[in-house]
Amino acid sequence: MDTVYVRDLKMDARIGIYEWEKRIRQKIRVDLEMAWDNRIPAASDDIKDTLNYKTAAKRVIQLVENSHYELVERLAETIATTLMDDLGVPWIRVTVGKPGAVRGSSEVGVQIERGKRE
Ligand SMILES: Nc1nc2c(c(=O)[nH]1)N=C([C@H](O)[C@@H](O)CO)CN2
Repeated sequence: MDTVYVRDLKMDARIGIYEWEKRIRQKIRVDLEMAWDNRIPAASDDIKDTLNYKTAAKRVIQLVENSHYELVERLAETIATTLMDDLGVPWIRVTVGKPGAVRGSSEVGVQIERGKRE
């Protein structure tokens, strides 16, 4: 299976386990890798046959803008479930990173894979 990807999607999120984190927005970074058969849109040259990476990115931005998450795990899971359900993605790898959350590290976070990559 081919992939469609979104790299380094940067947003300001309300995320974290501490009280002070619930009152502010912090930088997060999201990478998406999504399985898709790209031979079909390649043959038709039609956006309707694609997994539209702009649609996927906008959906992630909506999920981040509208909620508070305690854990990066919860946000990553929500992104995976939503994109699989809404866009018919059969397999997804989601990375959610919090740059600057841990002193001395450039970024901390999680990476998950859900679904089947045929
Ligand atoms: N595995 C995780 N560890 C931690 C998380 C998390 O979401 N997943 N969150 C925090 C705090 O919110 C931290 O980012 C504040 O500096 C700590 N560990």
